[in-house]
Amino acid sequence: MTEALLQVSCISKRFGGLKALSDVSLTVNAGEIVGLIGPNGAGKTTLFSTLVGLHKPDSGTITLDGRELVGLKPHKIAAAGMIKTFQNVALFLDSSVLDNVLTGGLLRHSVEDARDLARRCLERVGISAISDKLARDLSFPERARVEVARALCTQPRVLLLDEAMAALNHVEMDEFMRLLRQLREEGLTLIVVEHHMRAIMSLCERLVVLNFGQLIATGTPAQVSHDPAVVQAYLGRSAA
Ligand SMILES: Nc1ncnc2c1ncn2[C@@H]1O[C@H](COP(=O)(O)OP(=O)(O)OP(=O)(O)O)[C@@H](O)[C@H]1O
Repeated sequence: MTEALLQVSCISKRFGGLKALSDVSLTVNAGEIVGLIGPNGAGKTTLFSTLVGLHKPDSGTITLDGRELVGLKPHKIAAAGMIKTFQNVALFLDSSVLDNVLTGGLLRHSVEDARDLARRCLERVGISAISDKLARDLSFPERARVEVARALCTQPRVLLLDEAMAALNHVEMDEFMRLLRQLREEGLTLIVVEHHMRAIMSLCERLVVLNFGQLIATGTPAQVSHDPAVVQAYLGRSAA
């Protein structure tokens, strides 16, 4: 039996005259991996940023396990259990991997406890061996894992991944997706924005599609890929 963990109801967000999100509603169940897709400018990053409190919606509600999140600052939303990784991985380049990851733990813990937690998170994502390496010396796959480890260090229930696989080749992507499935097995709920369709189709059991700020389809990857509105949204943009 699945359980609704995240409930987004009628979220709208304007930037001046541009309606970046129009009445977007969606439900994410505990333990799901949901893919959020849509053409460039569809509103995916805006929705993620709104979910974690970086933007305040003009209207609508967002509840996590029944708790209203709209109006809370990002660190409060992180403490409530939802965190996002960033599109352009933003690490402290002159700090070690361990120090980067432990910053996530400072939300709830002392430095010492955050360091212990960070070590466990590094182990969880399979990069304990590079804990002393400087962030500036990391490969792209290592960076992607460090970013996930740092997010895990906030002890989230819902992890939002914004194009975490953008710089990875196919083999690296497959390894990274194995990690995401493993995290889901461990109880994490994931929402993934990704432009690599092959990855998103194999990783996610459900997709949500945005176009011009509106939710135009939701369903299994097979359902969504045959949805005329989705086909039109992608073909229309590429034709343009
Ligand atoms: N801070 C902002 N100020 C003004 N307009 C913005 C701002 N952020 C996003 N937009 C606009 O809102 C719309 C949605 O942008 P958003 O970045 O959310 O789309 P996206 O689906 O994530 O696109 P991409 O796939 O290219 O990353 C776009 O038209 C964008 O130009």
